[in-house]
Amino acid sequence: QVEKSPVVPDYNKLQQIIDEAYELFENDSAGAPADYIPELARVEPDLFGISVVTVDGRVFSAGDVEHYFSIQSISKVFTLAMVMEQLGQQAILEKLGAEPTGLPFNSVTAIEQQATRVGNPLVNAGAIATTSLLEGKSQAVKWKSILAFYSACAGEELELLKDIYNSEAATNGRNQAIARLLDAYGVMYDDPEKAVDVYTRQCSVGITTKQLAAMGATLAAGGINPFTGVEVMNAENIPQILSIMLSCGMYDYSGTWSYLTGLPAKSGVGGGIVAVVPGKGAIAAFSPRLDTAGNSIRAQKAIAYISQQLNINIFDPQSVGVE
Ligand SMILES: NC(=O)CC[C@H](N)C(=O)O
Repeated sequence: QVEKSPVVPDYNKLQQIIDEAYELFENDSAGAPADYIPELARVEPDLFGISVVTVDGRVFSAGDVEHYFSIQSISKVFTLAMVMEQLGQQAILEKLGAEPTGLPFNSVTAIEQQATRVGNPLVNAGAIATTSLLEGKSQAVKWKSILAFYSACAGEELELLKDIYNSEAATNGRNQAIARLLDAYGVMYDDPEKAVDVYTRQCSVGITTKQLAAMGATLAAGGINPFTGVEVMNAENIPQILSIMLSCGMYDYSGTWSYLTGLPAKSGVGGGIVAVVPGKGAIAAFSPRLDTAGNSIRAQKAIAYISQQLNINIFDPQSVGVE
């Protein structure tokens, strides 16, 4: 049973810290939006939003929190949750692995080097393999179950951003090559083309920062969505999911991220990042300009600032209530 304590007891202070983070980084224009997916290069780069959702369903926000952006790689966490529920934790370790690659998210070199080939479920190879493992007799059935599960985690109906999907589907030769290479190594569990198509759809789901924070808060609350009260995933798998997020969720920057924040997080090239504070809530931020690893620069800075101000590093005994 997860104790439903808020992120901080003083909600005015929390809102103030979020506003400070927004103001501090509002004019930071470092980095550039992803351009290997043509539609992502067309997103308004100045958009910037921050939302916190607590496990008891309170919402705190600043900036462009109504804007729908593509979830991209953050989807990998939630498809992993589905497959872990279907196949169990041991199968995830054996078939997908839990080792950070130390290489870019779409690395082919990593496939050649890693014992499980796919490395972990949060890089492209591992995520496409994860999607290929998902139950469902057709692509349509798998996609429907993914959209329903993500929506249950957000507590609201989510939709595909069709322009993003079409743009990525027309340009994802690298992911198709990755899927075929995995197939050659015997670690692709569905037709590679179909698996990549379902994966591309899941990456193109549109979300707001509030919905993303709600998805994170569902992980923080033992699998119970803070708005609907629906138990959407098995609480027993959440420590394993968060552990993989901590070691692999920010690609080849995961070690530094963990050092700075002590929070499991996941980023996507759409510009979103969500960080989970177990038992308390989640912080989501969105800004399209990315660093060279593919992580949103302002989203990183905003979440790191908020986490440091709130003292919610999971490795700090005081942050978990030990005096
Ligand atoms: N890092 C990401 O967000 C990558 C997701 C993107 N859909 C891709 O496959 O390249």
